[in-house]
Amino acid sequence: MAQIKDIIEYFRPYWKLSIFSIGAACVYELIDLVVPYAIGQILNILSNQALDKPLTGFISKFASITNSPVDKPLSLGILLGIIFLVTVVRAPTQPWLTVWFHWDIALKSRRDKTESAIAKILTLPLEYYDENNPGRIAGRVARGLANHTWTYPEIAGQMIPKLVRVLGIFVCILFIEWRIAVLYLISFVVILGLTLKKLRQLIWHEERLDKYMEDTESRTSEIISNIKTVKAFATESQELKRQAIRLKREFIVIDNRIHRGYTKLSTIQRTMIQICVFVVFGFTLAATVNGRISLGHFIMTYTLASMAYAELEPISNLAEIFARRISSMLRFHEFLQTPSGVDSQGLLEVRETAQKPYKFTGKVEFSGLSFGYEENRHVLHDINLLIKPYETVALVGRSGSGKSTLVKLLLRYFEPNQGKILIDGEDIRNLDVGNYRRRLAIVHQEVDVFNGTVLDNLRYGRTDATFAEVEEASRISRLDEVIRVLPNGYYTVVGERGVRLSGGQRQRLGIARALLVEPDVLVFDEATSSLDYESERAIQLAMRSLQGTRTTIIIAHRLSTVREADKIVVLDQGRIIEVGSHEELLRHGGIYHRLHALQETGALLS
Ligand SMILES: Nc1ncnc2c1ncn2[C@@H]1O[C@H](COP(=O)(O)OP(=O)(O)OP(=O)(O)O)[C@@H](O)[C@H]1O
Repeated sequence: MAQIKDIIEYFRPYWKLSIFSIGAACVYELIDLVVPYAIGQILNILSNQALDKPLTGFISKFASITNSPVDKPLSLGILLGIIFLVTVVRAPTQPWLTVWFHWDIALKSRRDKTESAIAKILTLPLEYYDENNPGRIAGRVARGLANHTWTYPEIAGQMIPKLVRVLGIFVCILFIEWRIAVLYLISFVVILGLTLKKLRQLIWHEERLDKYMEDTESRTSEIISNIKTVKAFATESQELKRQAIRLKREFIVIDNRIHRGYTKLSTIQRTMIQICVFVVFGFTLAATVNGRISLGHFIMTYTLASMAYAELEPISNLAEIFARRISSMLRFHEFLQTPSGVDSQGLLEVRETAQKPYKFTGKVEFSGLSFGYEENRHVLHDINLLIKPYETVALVGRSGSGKSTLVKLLLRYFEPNQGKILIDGEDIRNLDVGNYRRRLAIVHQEVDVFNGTVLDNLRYGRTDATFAEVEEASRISRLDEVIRVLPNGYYTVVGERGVRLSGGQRQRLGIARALLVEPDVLVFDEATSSLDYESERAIQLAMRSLQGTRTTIIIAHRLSTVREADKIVVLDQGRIIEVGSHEELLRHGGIYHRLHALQETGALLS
């Protein structure tokens, strides 16, 4: 659970700079108080009343140093000089010693924490992405970062210095008339206490609103990514209606609870402030009439008190803004505190500094392996399988039989509950995960294409691959046929803002990309989507030319691919039920035989 201290920690790397700039801002706020003091003293001079002792001492000292008489013009000149110093001279220095640093710290922290958020996104376990869609994650991160960035200058640059100024005013008034000071203090405590109490309630509503907003964003993001399905089912009006209900729910909280709450708070504050200003005025006037304080002190006390009460509204406004932002900031920290995946250690190390690359023959052994995504619900049971180096092994079985899960475990996205996976006789848990994964390559059903050229996409796993290597990989995967017809060949921009590649073309790109990293184990998750005959044939030919060059595991959905595999492993309900070559399994007359017969009649395998 994230706490306020996490928000403070966010800016911790710059604490020295922070103390300096907050200190400077406080000094400027206090210096400001000299003006009403000086004006009060000028009034005393003009009305022939006595000046304050410390000021009289200062004027005499100044007169003796400069050899001038202590008279009205000198005193007025000195006071004018003081006013000049604290107003005109300070003006050009203040922005550089305060505002500059407040924003500098906020922006530097934003840069650092954006990097932390990206690192977190890269190391979160896969299941996190099953539960949270990109819209929800992106919304949470963006709001969290923006709110931290705005909050720092407001709190460090305004709220804290303003509170110090209010305290400074209290001390000044205390020196003049303690009764007024006590009155002033009580009213401040009451108004601020009331504000904080009300804000606590409002924070609760803000938290609710934040969750509602995430839900709406999450659904919007789903609509965008599933737009084809939305259109195909013509559910636009249904989606709009659902989102409208969510927006209405948000609006009720923001308008009826939050907005109304802040307006009520502001009404109470303003009324109380004006009452306080009036009462202080009355008290100060009474003290002046009774001769307890001079005319200069009357003006000074009233001006200072008005200045202080004038600060109350901005202070509570800042507290209000902070309250509005706090829940999204805390949610950002909760995101950063989400435990990274079991496989995350060392993943972010720069390749150059990582250990020496591994090299395997490609012998893979699953030994007594059991696994479940949830406790007590195993989806793989006691898997024992040996894959020899350079062997091509096909995993077949009905949908949900555990084929993909077995591969996820091989890639160490998850840890088995029982048993182990060995590569060249070494338990994969003992290996550096990044280094290990670099020796494996997987071609997913849906090949991800990044915005960039075909060449950039091909070199994604190995940026230093030579052009000749790229061409060779493209030849094997039959991608070269695709590239020949693209407008700029390898330099054609594909992805988000480029040419759209078809499913089959993407698969070929995926195979070439995987081949370029020269993996010791290649995993191919065959596309279930119906590829056109030509693409399917091209991919099959590519697979055939790879046979015997490296260990290859194919999650097969079509038995045509499986036929040529050295070994076919049939999974059913998380158990291996048959292993053998195509002919052996057909002769065996088991489930594979049945699946084969089904496919021969045109039925789908999975
Ligand atoms: N992230 C997950 N969380 C919980 N259960 C999951 C998760 N992924 C898969 N499963 C479950 O694990 C079982 C095996 O799924 P798996 O994806 O490995 O099957 P598969 O044989 O690859 O299926 P398909 O051929 O349809 O891709 C299924 O019951 C599935 O519901």
